[in-house]
Amino acid sequence: MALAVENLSVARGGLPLLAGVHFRVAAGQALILRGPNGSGKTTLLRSIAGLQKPTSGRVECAEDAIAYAAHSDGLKSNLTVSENLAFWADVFGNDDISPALEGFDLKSLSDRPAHALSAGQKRRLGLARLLVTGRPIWVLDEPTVSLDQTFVAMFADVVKSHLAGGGSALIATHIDLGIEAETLDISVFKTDPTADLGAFDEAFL
Ligand SMILES: Nc1ncnc2c1ncn2[C@@H]1O[C@H](COP(=O)(O)OP(=O)(O)OP(=O)(O)O)[C@@H](O)[C@H]1O
Repeated sequence: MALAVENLSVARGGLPLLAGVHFRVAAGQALILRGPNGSGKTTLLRSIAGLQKPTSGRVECAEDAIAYAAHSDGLKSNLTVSENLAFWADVFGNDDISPALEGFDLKSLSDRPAHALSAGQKRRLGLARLLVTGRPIWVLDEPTVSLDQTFVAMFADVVKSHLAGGGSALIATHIDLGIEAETLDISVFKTDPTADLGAFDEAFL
């Protein structure tokens, strides 16, 4: 099993959001996360990626196995497309950026500074970084925002090829990516907003 999430509870801004979250993602498989706006998908993904501490529970996977792509592209605006990819490749101990340039059709833009890219092009560059990480578990938060239909399909092909190579993916998305994958609606783990009332300190009244 590539990724196992067990009895995970997460909170944001001090408010409990989700409790008892559990699922498994095997090598070669993807899991699509759904849930209404504000339900906690980003918070859950950040906790799984190790960017914030869960309130309780466990995330099990190999060390340094996760590559996380957040809402924001996190690009270095004064570096070109190639330089951005080379920078990240170096961080992850790789030196070949060609698959990333090809996978997201960035070759013709390779010498353009990131600040001079359109929103969709920035997104493609942000996602292309996944291919230089060499990491097997992709945790992706709304990866297709700003992408047109052609590039949504291109992104789906990149994910399919990652899965075919034994990788895994956990993807929060509101759209149908056309990837063969199970879907999990995280609303089932929503914390009961009344659950903490029993612990309320009556001395405050
Ligand atoms: N920095 C923050 N501080 C406090 N609360 C936050 C913060 N960021 C988000 N929240 C709140 O946490 C809750 C969960 O937000 P989260 O971004 O995890 O939801 P989401 O399911 O990813 O939403 P969306 O589909 O809109 O992207 C929301 O009620 C949101 O308002």
